[in-house]
Amino acid sequence: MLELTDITAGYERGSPVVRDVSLAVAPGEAVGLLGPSGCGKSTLARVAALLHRPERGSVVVDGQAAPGWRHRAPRTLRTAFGVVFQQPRLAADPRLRLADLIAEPLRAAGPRGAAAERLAELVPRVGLSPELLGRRPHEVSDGQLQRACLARALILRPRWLICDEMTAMLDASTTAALVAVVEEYRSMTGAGLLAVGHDRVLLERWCNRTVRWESLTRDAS
Ligand SMILES: Nc1ncnc2c1ncn2[C@@H]1O[C@H](COP(=O)(O)OP(=O)(O)OP(=O)(O)O)[C@@H](O)[C@H]1O
Repeated sequence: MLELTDITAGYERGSPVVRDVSLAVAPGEAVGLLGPSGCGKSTLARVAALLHRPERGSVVVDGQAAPGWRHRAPRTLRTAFGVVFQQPRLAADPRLRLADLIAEPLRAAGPRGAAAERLAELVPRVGLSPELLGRRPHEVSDGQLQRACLARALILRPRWLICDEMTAMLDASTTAALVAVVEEYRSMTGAGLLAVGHDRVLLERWCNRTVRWESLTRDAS
């Protein structure tokens, strides 16, 4: 279970953008989080993935309360998450070739020597052709780079996927392809998903359950 309870978070102390929000995702469940631009969805998604420390509230991952965020989170908890962001160019080191970009989490956390094997498995699954692996981000399209970012998110076989507007910049066919990759991975592994977005039709098709931002605050209940 991924449980966020009474999360208050922001960027300036005392002026939070997320106030008292609670949300839970069960293992294997896909939850869509819908809300208007700027309401705080990405901030909450980053808190959930242990990338942003909230001012208040708790995140419990498979029964373990997160004792810290970012580098203060234990590696075993950090690597339970695969995260894909909206803008692949902001999320990718421009110096890395796609092969190294995808394998980046393995260098930091994974078993040595596993990179080649995992790459060979993931690259066709996300629909990248092998000749793209030697290119750098500026030499590929947004859709190709987002496919690489999705492969990077899956390479440590996370139990939880956080997709923050993963397809917002992509055309309909690339969107469908990336959603299919996530769903194939989830059906193979039982991973849970929090998919953030403002495309109601997409999220309702994709997810088991879609929640509206306004329904999450304590005041709403
Ligand atoms: N790094 C940051 N520093 C300061 N303020 C930020 C930062 N990131 C986001 N904000 C502010 O926090 C609020 C919530 O932003 P957030 O990105 O979480 O919203 P969102 O619901 O994901 O929006 P969108 O759908 O447009 O991506 C906004 O007012 C935004 O300007």
